[in-house]
Amino acid sequence: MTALKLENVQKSFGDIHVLKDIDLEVAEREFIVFVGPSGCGKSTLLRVIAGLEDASGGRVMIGGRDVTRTPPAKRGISMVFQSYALYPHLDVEGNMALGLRQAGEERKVIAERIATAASMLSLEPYLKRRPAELSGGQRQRVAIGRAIVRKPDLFLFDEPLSNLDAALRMATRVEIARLHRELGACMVYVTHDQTEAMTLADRIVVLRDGRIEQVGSPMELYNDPANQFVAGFLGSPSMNFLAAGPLGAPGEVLGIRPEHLGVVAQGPLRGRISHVERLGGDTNLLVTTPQDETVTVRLFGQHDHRMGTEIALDFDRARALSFDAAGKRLRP
Ligand SMILES: Nc1ncnc2c1ncn2[C@@H]1O[C@H](COP(=O)(O)OP(=O)(O)OP(=O)(O)O)[C@@H](O)[C@H]1O
Repeated sequence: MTALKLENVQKSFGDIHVLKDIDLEVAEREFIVFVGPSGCGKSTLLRVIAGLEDASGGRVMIGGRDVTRTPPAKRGISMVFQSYALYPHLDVEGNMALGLRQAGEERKVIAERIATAASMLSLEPYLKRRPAELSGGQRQRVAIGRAIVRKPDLFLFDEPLSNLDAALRMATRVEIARLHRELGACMVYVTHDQTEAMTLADRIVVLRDGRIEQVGSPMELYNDPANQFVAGFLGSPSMNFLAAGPLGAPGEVLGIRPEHLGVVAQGPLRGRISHVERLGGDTNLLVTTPQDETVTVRLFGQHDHRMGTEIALDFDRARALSFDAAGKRLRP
């Protein structure tokens, strides 16, 4: 069954048309991630699904039910925000219980659900603490716990990890992936962090300027992007885009991922190393060509390349992509 269906969804704020012709079907148990540059409409789309914003046109269906005009509390969703949105005067237990109490759920059921969620999220030692007495990571776990106890048909996450430091972000990311497996629920997740998108998503929806550019599994989008925008958006460091010159037809752009380039004695590309990033596990070289293009090369492991050195590069032709001048993918 379809957990979520968006049909021709539109959203305008006054004259500004923020979401344009959004069509999407999400299956039960699917983890869907919306990505795209700042201002592309990711959060607005999530808020339209939640009912926190009204769609200006189109339909929102959750679990086969048309909820386009249904208030948020009656949509069968739970939302987790970047800001946690916890009640400061309530302890952890109180924060998790509130929604259920308001819905008139029995005490025993509430206690059971809180115990289960607290165990899943290792929150048992903190149930009597208030949000101010918790770390950022613990607060976010409480916000996730509050979403879980409601047993929603659909979980919505709006950049839930953005306020956490890098190590905690990774730990919580792994935890969210585990919760998704254990709960078997449908999750829709907004992020601008492409690592989160790549590691969590069953399918990624790439948005640009209020429209869907491409929908696919992380590896489909990475290996077979429909256009230069998607190719450049996923991958870190980003794909190199070079004027194809002698390597292709006039006007064509060649897309080469940094890990598909290598340093050779003689090769089709030459340049001077303008910067070296030593990451321990990887070494990134920034190479400036005579045409003043910068090429990023990602080498596995540690290398003693020096800034200012002239080097030659070769690349895996089978994995290079071609685009026309408008950024459309050219397929052989
Ligand atoms: N209440 C509002 N009134 C007017 N314009 C709005 C409103 N909310 C959002 N917008 C505009 O809609 C566009 C999309 O905003 P949205 O927050 O959905 O983007 P986003 O992709 O989530 O960006 P970010 O990654 O920066 O959070 C932006 O141009 C924003 O200025």
